[in-house]
Amino acid sequence: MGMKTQTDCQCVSETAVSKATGCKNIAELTALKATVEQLKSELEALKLQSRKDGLTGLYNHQYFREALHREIERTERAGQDTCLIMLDLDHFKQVNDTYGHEGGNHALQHTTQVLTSQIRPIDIACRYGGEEFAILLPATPINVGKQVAERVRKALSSTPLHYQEQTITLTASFGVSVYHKRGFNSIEHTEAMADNTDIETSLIEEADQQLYRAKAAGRNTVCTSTPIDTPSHHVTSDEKDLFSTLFQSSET
Ligand SMILES: Nc1nc2c(ncn2[C@@H]2O[C@H](COP(=O)(O)OP(=O)(O)OP(=O)(O)O)[C@@H](O)[C@H]2O)c(=O)[nH]1
Repeated sequence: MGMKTQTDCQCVSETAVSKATGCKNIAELTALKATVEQLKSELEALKLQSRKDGLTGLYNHQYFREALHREIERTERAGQDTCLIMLDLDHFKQVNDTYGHEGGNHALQHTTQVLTSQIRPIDIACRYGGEEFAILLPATPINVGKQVAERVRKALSSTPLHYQEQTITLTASFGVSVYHKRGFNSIEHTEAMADNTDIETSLIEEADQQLYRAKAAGRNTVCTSTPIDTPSHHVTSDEKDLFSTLFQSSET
């Protein structure tokens, strides 16, 4: 038996492919390939759509939880803090009551535009639910997270929405929390990262608590937490209160 030529090999592989796919010739095979590519890109589009909120185009709550899980893992791996900003529009019910549900929806879209104009491409902005938004800031210490929240707060309050010949001024209250590398040993790390739901929940709860403090302090305000306790430094509740007061920024 002589050596196989390139044409021989092509024929063999074409035969094998046609057996596997049922295609009779190259043209059919090419058409099948195009269909597969089309289906693949439709699947990708559907996947993306399933992660997005229909009204604002931001990532949805489900994607937010996935991203939070990933960013906590990244902090444990790379050692850089992850900040979480939660923000909630102030007196949004009044916006709906005054301008109708449609007006309220425009306000949510307007907030999205302002918010996304103030953050980096690597930051992850999500609609957490209703009129509450969450922004994940990878590789960001708490002081920078606070600055970003302040920037968004100022931009929102100084960029009114023009809707049906009316001018609507929107404000929001902000809570910021931070995840700091805890430095688990390898067994703890495997266990904690396999299911870090408790860590995620405490980070969200902390940002939410700060958000409620901001509401209680008069709204249109940013409140930040101190870094969540690390094994090397346990922050007492008195220290926490003191820091929280210092970090609280009021309306300017
Ligand atoms: N238009 C519109 N309204 C929504 C949507 N989701 C939630 N809401 C409304 O958001 C309003 C939230 O009202 P509340 O929870 O009382 O809060 P608030 O009026 O913003 O008051 P504070 O948060 O205390 O400042 C409710 O009237 C909801 O119906 C939405 O997708 N579109």
